[in-house]
Amino acid sequence: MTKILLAGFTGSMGQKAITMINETEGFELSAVYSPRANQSAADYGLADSVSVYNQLADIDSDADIWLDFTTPDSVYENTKFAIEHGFHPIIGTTGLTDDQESELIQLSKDKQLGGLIAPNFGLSAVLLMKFAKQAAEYFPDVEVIEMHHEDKKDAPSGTALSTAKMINEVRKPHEQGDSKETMPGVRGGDYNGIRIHAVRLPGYIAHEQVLFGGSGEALTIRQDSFDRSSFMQGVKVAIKNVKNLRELVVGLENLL
Ligand SMILES: NC(=O)c1ccc[n+]([C@@H]2O[C@H](COP(=O)([O-])OP(=O)(O)OC[C@H]3O[C@@H](n4cnc5c(N)ncnc54)[C@H](O)[C@@H]3O)[C@@H](O)[C@H]2O)c1
Ligand SMILES: O=C(O)C1=N[C@H](C(=O)O)CCC1
Repeated sequence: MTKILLAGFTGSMGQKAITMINETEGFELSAVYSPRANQSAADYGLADSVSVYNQLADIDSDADIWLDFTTPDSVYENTKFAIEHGFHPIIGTTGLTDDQESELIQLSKDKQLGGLIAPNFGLSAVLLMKFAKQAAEYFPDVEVIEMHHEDKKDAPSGTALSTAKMINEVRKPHEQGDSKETMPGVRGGDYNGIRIHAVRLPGYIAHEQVLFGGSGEALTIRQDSFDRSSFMQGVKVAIKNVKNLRELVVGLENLL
């Protein structure tokens, strides 16, 4: 039995994760954490055996896995706590800085503890990033548009940033248009010359387009998560395989 502690259990992703865990043979939800939790397990519709925590310092759990869908503000502290206390971290929360990520990876190596940071657990998004990296070798002129629900706290999305980083690994640096902005920010964010545009609208869940332009032709790669259930197959794969790793890795593709 794989025991799971779920951080951010009352949120949109937390609620989907609870359903997935309860429906998966061999998985057990053994603890939940949110600083806002102030009720008993039964009040949240959880089994009495589930421990409810609202302070990191109080967490005393025999869970194997720390599954995190919280907030960009809390993800660093949570992940550090998880590694220091021997939980295999599976981090879906976005917003870690490069420095924070490097520090956490080093900590996991010191402890020889496997874990995963996945900016996107959806297969369509993982494939989009892979295909975009492939295409960027041939089409260095590229822009990324990400579209998310209006409650999303961070911009750009973790997926868009990851896409830009992967493209940057292979793209030949060059000038790409030199429009003067007559309205600040109108050309979007800039990751090493790769423009990222973030759209926030009700009705949307999580979507991304990568647009490549060439001489007389264009290529658009697009993925859509229409429902948060799209992320759960990836979370399942991560829970089943993370124990085989000996350090924190970034990207679900490392476990597929
Ligand atoms: N990797 C992926 O595939 C994927 C998919 C969807 C969302 N996300 C990311 O997951 C995160 C959560 O998304 P959501 O839509 O569920 O958000 P949400 O706002 O619905 O839920 C956030 C949860 O975190 C809790 N929380 C707040 N502060 C906390 C803290 N200090 N410690 C622990 N918990 C805290 C809240 O009470 C809430 O339960 C976001 O960063 C989002 O970008 C990732
Ligand atoms: O709903 C969100 O928030 C999502 N965040 C991730 C990101 O920032 O890339 C993945 C998709 C959903």
